Amino acid sequence: MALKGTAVLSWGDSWSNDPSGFVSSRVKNLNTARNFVCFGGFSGNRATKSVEDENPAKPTIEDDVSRGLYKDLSLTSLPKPLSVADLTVTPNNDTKVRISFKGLPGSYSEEAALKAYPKCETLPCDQFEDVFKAVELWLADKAVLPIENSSGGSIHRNYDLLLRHRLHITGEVKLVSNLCLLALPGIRMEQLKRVLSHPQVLASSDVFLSKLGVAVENVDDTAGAAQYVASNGLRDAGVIASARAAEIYGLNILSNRVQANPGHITRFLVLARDPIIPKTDKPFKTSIVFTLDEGPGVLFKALAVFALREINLTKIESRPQRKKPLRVVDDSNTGNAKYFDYLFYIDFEASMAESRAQSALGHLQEFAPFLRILGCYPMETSL
Ligand SMILES: O=C(O)C(=O)C[C@]1(C(=O)O)C=C[C@@H](O)C=C1
Repeated sequence: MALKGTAVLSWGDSWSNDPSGFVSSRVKNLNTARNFVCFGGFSGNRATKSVEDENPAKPTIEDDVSRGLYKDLSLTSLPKPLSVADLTVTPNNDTKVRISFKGLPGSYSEEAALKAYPKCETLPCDQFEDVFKAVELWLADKAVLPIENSSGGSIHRNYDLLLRHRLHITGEVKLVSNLCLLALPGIRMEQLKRVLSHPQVLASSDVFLSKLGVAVENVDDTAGAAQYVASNGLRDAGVIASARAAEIYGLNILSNRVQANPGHITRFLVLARDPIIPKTDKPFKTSIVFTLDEGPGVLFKALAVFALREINLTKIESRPQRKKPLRVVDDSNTGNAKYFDYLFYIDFEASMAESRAQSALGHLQEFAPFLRILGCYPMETSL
C-alpha cells in the first residue's frame, strides 16, 4: 500500500509536529471520509501507520486518484484554511524566533531570552524603549524585558513602557542569575581596586564586595561592563556579570555565585505583537492596568473583585499618571484638594478563559474609569 510519504493534509506541515494527536486522528478518518481533501508529501509516521494498519483492504487515495476521483482538483495550490490549531500553536523551541533584549550579548536579559527559547536569535538593543520598538517594527518577533528582581523590586521604567506601547505579554521567565566576578586573564582578586556592574547586581553582591574591599561603579548593563573592561585592558577593574559574558569578552571567572543568599532572581516578561489565546490546561496568569476614582476604600473595592472570586493576586504596583499627575477634587468641607493620580498594575492567577476572571474584570470595569488587559500567559512554575 503506497500511501507512505505521499499524502499530506492541505492544512499545513505544522501538523506533523502536532503533540495533541489531532493530526493522526484526522488522518485516521481519511478512508472513511472520502470528501476529505488531501495530497502532497506527508511524512508523519504516526499518521501513515494508522491509515495503513487500520484499513489495509480499503482503496488508498492513490487508487482513488488513478480511478479519476480527484483528477480535476489542483489541491496543492489551494489556500490553507485557518483552524483553531493554527491559532493556538505555541512556538516550539526549534523555531528561530528573533528576540529583542536590552544590553549587549552576554547580559542576563539575553540569558532569559535563551532560557525561554533555547534556539532563538537574539537582538541586542540599546534602551528598553528600543526593545519594544524592535518588535513593533517587525525587526524582532518578541521582546524579553526585566520587570522585577529580588534585590531592587519593580523596574518602574518598564511598567510605564508597557502602558505606552501596545505589545502584549505572552509569557514570563524567572531567572536565577549566577553572578560571577570577572577580570582580565592573569589578574588575581587581590589586584582589583574597583568592580563594575548593574546597580541591582552590585546590591545583590554587597556582602562579597565589602569583604573584597573594592570601590563599586554602577553601569547600565553587566555585559557592557565586561566589554568595557576587556576592550580597555583595565587591570585594576573587575566586573560582575554572567559566565557567558566572560566567554564572549575573553575574561576569566575569579568567583562564581557571589550573590548573597537566597540569590538574585529576576522575573522577565515575554512580549509580542499579538496576544496568545488564554487556556485552562495549565496555570495562567493575567496582567492588567487600571485607574480608580478618588474616594475612601476604592482600592479596597477593586481588590475585593478578586478576593470574592478566590483569585490570588501575585503582584500589585502603582505608578503615577505622567500625563495627568494631579487630580483636583472639589470638596465642600475642605475646598479644592489636589491628589496624585495613580495607575494600578495587578497580576492575578487566573486565565481569561475562566468565567471567574471574566466576571472579576467585568465587575472592576463597572467602577474603574480605565482598564486594560496587558496579557494572559502561562505562569512560570519551575521556580
Ligand atoms: O545588565 C544585565 O545583564 C541585564 O540583563 C539588565 C538587568 C536589568 O536591567 O535589570 C536585568 C536583570 C538583572 O536583574 C540585572 C540587570
